[in-house]
Amino acid sequence: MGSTGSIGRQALEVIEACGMSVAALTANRSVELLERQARRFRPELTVAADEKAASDLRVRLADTDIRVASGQEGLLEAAALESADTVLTAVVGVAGLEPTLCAVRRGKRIALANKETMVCAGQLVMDEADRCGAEIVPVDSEHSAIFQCLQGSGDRREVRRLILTASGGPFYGWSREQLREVTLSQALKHPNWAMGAKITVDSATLMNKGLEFIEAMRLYRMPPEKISIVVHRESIVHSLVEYCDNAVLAQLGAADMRLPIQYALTWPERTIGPARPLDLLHCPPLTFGMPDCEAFPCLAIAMEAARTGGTATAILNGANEAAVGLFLEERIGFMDIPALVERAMSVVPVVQAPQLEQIMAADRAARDAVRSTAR
Ligand SMILES: NC(=O)C1=CN([C@@H]2O[C@H](COP(=O)(O)OP(=O)(O)OC[C@H]3O[C@@H](n4cnc5c(N)ncnc54)[C@H](OP(=O)(O)O)[C@@H]3O)[C@@H](O)[C@H]2O)C=CC1
Ligand SMILES: CC(=O)[C@@H](O)[C@H](O)COP(=O)(O)O
Ligand SMILES: [Mn+2]
Repeated sequence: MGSTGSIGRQALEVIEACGMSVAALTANRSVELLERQARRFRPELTVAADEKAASDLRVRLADTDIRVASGQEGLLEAAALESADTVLTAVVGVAGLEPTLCAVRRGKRIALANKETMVCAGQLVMDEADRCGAEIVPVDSEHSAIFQCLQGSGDRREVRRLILTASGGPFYGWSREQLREVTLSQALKHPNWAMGAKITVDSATLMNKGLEFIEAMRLYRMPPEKISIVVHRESIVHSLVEYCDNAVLAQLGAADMRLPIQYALTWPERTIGPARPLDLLHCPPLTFGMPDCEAFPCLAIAMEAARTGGTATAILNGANEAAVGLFLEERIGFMDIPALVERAMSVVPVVQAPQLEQIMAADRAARDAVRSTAR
């Protein structure tokens, strides 16, 4: 799901290289690429969430036997498809939540890239996964690294701490004053990774690390005090696990998402695939430092939402999606993102132990709060 995006396109490279087959492909509006992917991978179903795009796709694929569906209904149909054993969720944003939950309820393996799902509804998704026997295998590079470092450890009490690495983004070392002048094109230049626009901006504000902090809490059922963040500019050590005997295990690799994507699809096995190898003799020195929460307030705001729990993390995420959307349209400045998120957090009430409807309501209220403040 999200086959036309950065993760989706790389997933199809992995799928082709590993000789796997595709049951369904979904996108929002990118019908030209979706048509090309459908002709190459021959899924039984393609979905364009956007209705007009789906009408166009129906015409484009009229000479094939590939079914075309649309809207939220189509996404849910793809997520539940009988012939699929695994659903790779690479839709961006909270739009991925309901399809992910639907696949979880069908007991599928979820190769989870869509971190916003875990941020908004991680508790609910994990509980449903336990109930329905669904495996959730992370694709996000840090969480995949932790997942790999946890292999062979059956008892979570052995783990003292998860250590998430952060690149620091394009503005590492900048002051708040300098950050006020950041332009969209500067924010879209990640130092190490080529990714979709939304996550690239999140990396620049450090909100990405805040979302990943919450994602790690939910995926590994860890309290916030057992998760640390270190800045690692080189993005070679993808994250680490510290055990109670002081052993620290890390996963290293090139900055290439095809490896975590592949591992989520093949786990517990490893196979030869298209990811670039890591050449230790040509690596830069590996450095580690502290994140600057004063200059990058998004990280502290996200960690506060993590500690509050309930719908606080859905409010955080909804406000951030709305604010990043406005920044991408060049309607607000870079430092308006944390300000708008913080304001939404202060005006939208938090509900504890929420159901899906309450999570979605919190998401809508947070977006409204951002739009009405930014107007
Ligand atoms: N890119 C990366 O390296 C990494 C990404 N992630 C996470 O993976 C997810 C995907 O990121 P990325 O691939 O960068 O994002 P992109 O923006 O590149 O791709 C997003 C995909 O989702 C589809 N989409 C967008 N909106 C909707 C919607 N409302 N309904 C259905 N489909 C929709 C897009 O379709 P269309 O093309 O038609 O717009 C596209 O296929 C995010 O949650 C991100 O945080 C995590 C780690 C690394
Ligand atoms: C590739 C990946 O997983 C991204 O989430 C990446 O980690 C972004 O890097 P930073 O947020 O550390 O800049
Ligand atoms: Mn990541």
